[in-house]
Amino acid sequence: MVFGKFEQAGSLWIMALNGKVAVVTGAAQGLGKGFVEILLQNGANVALLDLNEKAGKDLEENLNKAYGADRAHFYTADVSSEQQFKDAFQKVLTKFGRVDIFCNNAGIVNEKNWEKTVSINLCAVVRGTYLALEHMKKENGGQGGVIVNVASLAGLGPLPSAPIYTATKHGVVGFSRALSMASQLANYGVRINVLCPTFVRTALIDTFHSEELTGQFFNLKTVTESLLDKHPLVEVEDVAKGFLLLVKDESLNGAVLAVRSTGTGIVSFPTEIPKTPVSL
Ligand SMILES: NC(=O)C1=CN([C@@H]2O[C@H](COP(=O)(O)OP(=O)(O)OC[C@H]3O[C@@H](n4cnc5c(N)ncnc54)[C@H](O)[C@@H]3O)[C@@H](O)[C@H]2O)C=CC1
Ligand SMILES: CCCCCC(=O)CC\C=C/C=C/C=C/[C@@H](O)[C@@H](O)CCCC(=O)O
Repeated sequence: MVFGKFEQAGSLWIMALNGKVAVVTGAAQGLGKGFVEILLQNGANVALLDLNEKAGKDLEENLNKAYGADRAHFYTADVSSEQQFKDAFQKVLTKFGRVDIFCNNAGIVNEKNWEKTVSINLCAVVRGTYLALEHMKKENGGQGGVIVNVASLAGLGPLPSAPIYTATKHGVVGFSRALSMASQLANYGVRINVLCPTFVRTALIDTFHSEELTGQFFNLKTVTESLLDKHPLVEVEDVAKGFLLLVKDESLNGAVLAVRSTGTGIVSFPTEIPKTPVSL
């Protein structure tokens, strides 16, 4: 995995966000809240989806006080429920009339209830991506747009204390990269990019201290701690800047952006994976 130093290359194509409408899942706290704030700061209106109704409503009120009335609207939705996700998306379209930016951010760590983790971290990302694509793609009369799916560094390499989490994040990377190519080939007019943050200072980071959530891999806590030494924590704001780049830079489709304490860079995937020959 080559980790290219990513200079903020001046791109000719930068999307202006004024008047644009964004949807962020898992928006009530953590990274999702950071993405919502940077979108509002850059002129977009934002729909926040989360299953935490109290946190979402409180945040909606605070954001509209800070950025102007009616800029942010919260919708309660469990993204693992197809019906709730579809209903919320329909309410967003009814309220705003369009969606230009969609961020599938909601995610959990639960190695015990691994089906729940797959349902939220991968199935719901596919569901949200397809909901957005159906609305955005030009062959359906859409205006085009951009989808940012949130994976993790664990989408680029294994996190031994969380193999299911690792699998879901690898899935998000692979799905998004393949769909970005399909979108280009089919001329959907929709860019699909992936964000791969390292450890970020949010509530999720405490998961690996929880035996309830890491299950049989709780005994690998020290492995995660050593990975934390190698990959120091970053702040939500650092990741939000990378998110904004994936949204605004219209030259980026199929980009996988890694955000680490040592810097932010676009991952370059080898066209052929290096192999060690074996004799059969
Ligand atoms: N914190 C970290 O170190 C890293 C986090 N990520 C990813 O970033 C994303 C956000 O994580 P954080 O902000 O750190 O976590 P967080 O736990 O602080 O926030 C997650 C938000 O998603 C919501 N959520 C959870 N399940 C949901 C569901 N079924 N439907 C709707 N909303 C749901 C929660 O209510 C919460 O508001 C996740 O996909 C996570 O895997 C990626 C790399 C590192
Ligand atoms: C259990 C807590 C999960 C917290 C949420 C996360 O997503 C944290 C993941 C952050 C780091 C994962 C590190 C994985 C490291 C190795 O697999 C390494 O090979 C990754 C390679 C990617 C790179 O070039 O840095």
